[in-house]
Amino acid sequence: MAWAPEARTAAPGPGGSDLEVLRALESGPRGLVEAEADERLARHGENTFPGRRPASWPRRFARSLRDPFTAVLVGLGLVSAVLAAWGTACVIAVLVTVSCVLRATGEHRADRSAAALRELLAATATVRRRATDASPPTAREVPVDQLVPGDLVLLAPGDLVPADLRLLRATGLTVHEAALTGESAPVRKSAETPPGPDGGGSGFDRPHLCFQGSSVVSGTASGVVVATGRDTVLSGALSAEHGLRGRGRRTATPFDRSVNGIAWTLIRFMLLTAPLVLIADALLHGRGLETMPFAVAVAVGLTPEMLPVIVTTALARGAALLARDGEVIVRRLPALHDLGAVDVLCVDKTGTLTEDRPVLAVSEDADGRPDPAVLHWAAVNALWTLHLAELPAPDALDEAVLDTAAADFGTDPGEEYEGVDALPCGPGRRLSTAVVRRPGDPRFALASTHTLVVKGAPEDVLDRCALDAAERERLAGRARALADGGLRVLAVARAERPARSRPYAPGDEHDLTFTGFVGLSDAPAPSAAEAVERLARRGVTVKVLTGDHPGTAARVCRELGLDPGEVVTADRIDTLDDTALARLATDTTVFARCAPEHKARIVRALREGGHTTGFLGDGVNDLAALRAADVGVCPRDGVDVAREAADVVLASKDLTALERAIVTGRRSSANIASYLRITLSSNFGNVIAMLVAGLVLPFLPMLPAQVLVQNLFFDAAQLALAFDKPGAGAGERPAVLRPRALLRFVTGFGLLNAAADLATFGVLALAVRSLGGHGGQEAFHAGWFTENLLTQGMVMLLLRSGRRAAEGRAAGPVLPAVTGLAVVGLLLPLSPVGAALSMTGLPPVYYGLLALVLALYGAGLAVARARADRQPAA
Ligand SMILES: Nc1ncnc2c1ncn2[C@@H]1O[C@H](COP(=O)(O)OP(=O)(O)OP(=O)(O)O)[C@@H](O)[C@H]1O
Repeated sequence: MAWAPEARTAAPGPGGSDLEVLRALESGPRGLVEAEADERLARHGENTFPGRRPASWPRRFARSLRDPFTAVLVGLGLVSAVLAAWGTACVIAVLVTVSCVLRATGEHRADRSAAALRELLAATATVRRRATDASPPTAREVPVDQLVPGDLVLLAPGDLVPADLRLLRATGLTVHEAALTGESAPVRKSAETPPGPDGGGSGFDRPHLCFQGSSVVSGTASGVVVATGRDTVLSGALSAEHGLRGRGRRTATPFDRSVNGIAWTLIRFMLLTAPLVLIADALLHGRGLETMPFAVAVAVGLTPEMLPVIVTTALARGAALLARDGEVIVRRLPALHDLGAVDVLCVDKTGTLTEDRPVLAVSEDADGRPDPAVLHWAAVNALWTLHLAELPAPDALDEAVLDTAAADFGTDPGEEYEGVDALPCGPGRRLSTAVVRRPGDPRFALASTHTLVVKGAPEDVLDRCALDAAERERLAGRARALADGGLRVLAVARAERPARSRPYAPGDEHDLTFTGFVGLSDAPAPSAAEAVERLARRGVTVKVLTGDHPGTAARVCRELGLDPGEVVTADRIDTLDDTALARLATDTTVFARCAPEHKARIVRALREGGHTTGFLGDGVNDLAALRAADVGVCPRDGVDVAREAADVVLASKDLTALERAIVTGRRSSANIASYLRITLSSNFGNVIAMLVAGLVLPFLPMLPAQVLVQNLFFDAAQLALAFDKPGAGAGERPAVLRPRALLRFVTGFGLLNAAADLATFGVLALAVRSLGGHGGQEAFHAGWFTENLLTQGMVMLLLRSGRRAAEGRAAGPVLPAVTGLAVVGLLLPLSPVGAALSMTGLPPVYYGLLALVLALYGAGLAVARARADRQPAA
């Protein structure tokens, strides 16, 4: 269905003057009164983001039915029903229901805790409101869901646009609308209403409207809310099934590649099993479709149908453990698995490796002499960019400059000027310019002059200074020397220009006069050195991707015990194609002077080079890399868009917390791997044994209902694996599930299992001969049922990644589960349920023989496991 955004943006019409718009919304330039806002909230409802509404139970249930394993089970159930094999159909129905209920409740629980965690991360918006009619307006943070039409909202870089807004004022505002339009380049917005009844266009291209779901790339603005909640353009887009464009994340995540990859291989294998059984039986025994229920049961027996449940439970449990102490919040469950697989972690420098509390250390002129005037001009720049660009808060560098200047000069330097214009720093822009004039100064009055005060990265500022090549090189050398000493270096320059009313643009930053350098020291974060070392021990290589000077970055790395090697700067990256960059990225530890696109390219190159790559960053300039990484990590106080793009949110930018999260991810993955190894080895062995027995015996080795009932008990017991305590080794290496290694493991152990099963046949065949007739078959079935559940219990104990007896710890929930399984295996065939399933007990002597088979099997398993442990893990 064609859908036009202009149809949604409710009153007032997008055209009209600011006052008309505000009046139509019964608001004003001083903002709403709190009581009025409350009343509007009751009338319009909460401003919830459309994607956030929780799924209903029927939907959740339907979603779990869509899972491929469940779909296959349902298909097999239908085949059984068509063939009137009601017993098989009923047991499959029970299996499907149990797995759907477990899955839906697991997901419900996971969603509920994710929602609780989101509360912790609840996005806020800055609004201008008044306590009463008479009070002055104040800017304050309110939760985004409390916004109402008529609210005045202030926007700054990194903000998510919280509702649909009509801009009232904008300075250098560009927004990213990819989520709505798929357009990846930022779009310029302005407060001026273009002429025309519809506000100068239709759809998203009207420059004075900003839509919920877009994000601020640069600049600042204020605007009035024209639509919230279900009335926003984004809601309209979703309800018209227009979908969100450009939201699609990375292609295949490590989770998709490993767990889902294995699942699909198994499904194909399973779908082959049933026809194979049918063909073999038809050829050898001349049986026809009557073997179908047995073939179906064998295929079901092979299915690791609990995989989705185990995966959700193991990951949700890991995420809950991390959230318990409020340190780490996992926003997308599979990201916990991916975190465990990370072998390269890219981090920015500032605030991750350093404290981001810079302190002014140097203020010197062009000749390297201490000169307070340089600090003075740096402070003028900081003060007026802050005021004129209406930045919500100064960045840490500006704050340090302002604080030191205020302390040294006694007053706030810069207040003696009037601000004219400002061009702040932004993603990819490493300098800022404030244009000021001195009021009342006869020299500057009418003939007036504007002073451009520029400060920023030395390379960028020196490029814009009127200097000869030798002098520029000399000054760049001095900046390098300061940076090599570990300082963050800013160059300061000025220019006098005739006054003008036209706004200033980056093109005006030329022919500047060099003023001097300021250098700031930023101490390494206290826990960073230890965290880097611990990550290295756990097989995670840390790489630094920074916007800062190569010298500063190298020095910080050395202080943390991280060998920086040869630092690569962004201009070199620009000369490389993707293949060459992938090679270089693997061998490089520090990339400096990176703009956002460089950070993203490096991350992509590392992924293409076969690394599972995490990225930790908190700013607008980290956004592209957060999206490009396998796992994006952001601290809680990062900008809205970075938090929204991240898969994992940290309470603070603390690498040690991330290291703990990685270990938790590996433990969850270890439990998933345990399940796969155990269930597949056991199922594979059983299927081989059943096929052989089916071909040799004149009767079915197990009735379909018996196969399915024992499957049900095995499944239930295996749930314990999701709660297992993995062994100490589980957190040591990146946890990657390699399908080939898994297949090798499963084949080996499956054959061992089949051997035990066949030995059991031998024993049972003796029993059948001694008992004879129908009773013999029933005893055979009972014997095999018992042996199967007991071997499955043994496999669970001996093949799990969990702590084993040798590690001297309690086995967690697995031991009770295995005990339960053994009790069912021994007692069920002797009970009335056993009789209903056509089973009778064996003479005691055969139990003795079975015990012998089991003991031999257990010994074989233990030896094979010890050998497998010496090889690379599956
Ligand atoms: N307030 C500022 N005024 C002038 N120049 C600045 C300011 N903030 C940053 N810069 C310049 O831009 C460069 C890049 O800054 P950016 O924020 O991209 O990275 P960073 O903070 O240095 O490092 P990281 O990427 O590790 O967080 C800085 O090294 C500095 O030279």
